Amino acid sequence: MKKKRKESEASERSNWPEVSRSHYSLERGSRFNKRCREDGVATVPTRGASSLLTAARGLKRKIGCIDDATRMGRSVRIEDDYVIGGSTIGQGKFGSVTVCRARAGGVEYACKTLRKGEETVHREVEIMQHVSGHPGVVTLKAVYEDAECWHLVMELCSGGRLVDKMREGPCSEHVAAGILKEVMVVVKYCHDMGVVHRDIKPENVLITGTGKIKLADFGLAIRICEGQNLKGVAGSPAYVAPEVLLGSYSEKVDIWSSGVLLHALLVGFLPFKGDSQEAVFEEIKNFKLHFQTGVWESISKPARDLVGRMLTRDVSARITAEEVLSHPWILFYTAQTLNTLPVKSKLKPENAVTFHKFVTAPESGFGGNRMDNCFLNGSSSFSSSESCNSEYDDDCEWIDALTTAVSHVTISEAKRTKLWGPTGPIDPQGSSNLKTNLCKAF
Ligand SMILES: Nc1ncnc2c1ncn2[C@@H]1O[C@H](COP(=O)(O)OP(=O)(O)OP(=O)(O)O)[C@@H](O)[C@H]1O
Repeated sequence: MKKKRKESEASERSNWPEVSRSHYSLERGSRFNKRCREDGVATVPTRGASSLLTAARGLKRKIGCIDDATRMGRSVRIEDDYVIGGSTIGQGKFGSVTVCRARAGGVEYACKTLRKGEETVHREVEIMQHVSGHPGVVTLKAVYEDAECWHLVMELCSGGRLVDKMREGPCSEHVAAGILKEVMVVVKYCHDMGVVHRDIKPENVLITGTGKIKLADFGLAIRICEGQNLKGVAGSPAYVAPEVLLGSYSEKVDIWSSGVLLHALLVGFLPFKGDSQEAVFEEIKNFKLHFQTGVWESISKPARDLVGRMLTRDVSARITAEEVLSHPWILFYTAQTLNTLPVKSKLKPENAVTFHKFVTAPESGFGGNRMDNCFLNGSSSFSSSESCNSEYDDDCEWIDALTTAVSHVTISEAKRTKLWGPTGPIDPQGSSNLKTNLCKAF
């Protein structure tokens, strides 16, 4: 399916400047930048710019408009700047990723070498330049070209891939919330920048040497304007959103894929499976997920609620990245978020007090992975979703309760059924069928 990206951007590339094929000097760069500005080509919006880029600001930008430091061209060889040929750390469909070392300074980087002929590299580079700089995105350092290949020099994520950690089994809700939050912060940033990643999956979530999470592989990423419908099937089978299979979609596909990721983080297996790609697609389109029984009984209702809201087939009802970040389950487990996100509630004060007592007194029942023993009675005004309306009506009150509570309390560490840090499982109990169920990219 990745081959689709080749076709889908052929028309876009015809507008691209010839400059991308030859060495791009700084002088030409500034001339080119000027021309880009005169052409009305969009510049990078300031961090936090709200919502998707509008068409008026220009959708497509040309390589070289964004980052003069990123070289495209053949007059400077990668060997001049880097010692290449280090160990192979990844193998993708379009080439390999190896470790290289900067001749100046000796810092190690990841070098993704893409064979020519798969010209999607232009868009990958352009979008990486566009979103580089965010701490949750793998930074693109430089790009080189030789007769056979493109070489993308990126920051090295030496901690491996999230998918490899996930093979150890489901993680605690605390860890899952932390991971999802990190991913969603980047997804929100990409969406704010008018970029849809289209391939969110644990294989593309990398971990740095210090345990930070970085989103990688923008090979399928695409620009989007507000209100625009994207066409062209792209993604990885198990993670692809149903509307992609139906042929018209938006940035919300990243929320669905992240929901699949959250599902796997919490229970250790993917929600949609099958013996063939067609079978998986059939499940994605029609299979009704239930979160009440089996493995889900040990998962808190707030966590189930969030998965349900992310894996909602009705795109307009599916929550946004911003709403995921504001979800009480995320707020509860990621203390830092409390300082940055507004918390609204219509909860009665007495309920908040009750909850407060409960959270700060874990011995009264807040044990294991569960947060649902502390649900309160009372009215709720939380927005509707498939999951909340149909499955958790009785318990929607907890969301308001939790929302208010997290704004008041210092969160005590929940007891975990399993600890799972960035360097691997601390407590290797539990099993996973992820290994057999994870699908490869199309
Ligand atoms: N910056 C990096 N640091 C460390 N490892 C990396 C880095 N970038 C990529 N890798 C490794 O290389 C693998 C392939 O990279 P990437 O996903 O970008 O290539 P791809 O050809 O698009 O792959 P795929 O076919 O899986 O989509 C990753 O799964 C990861 O293991």
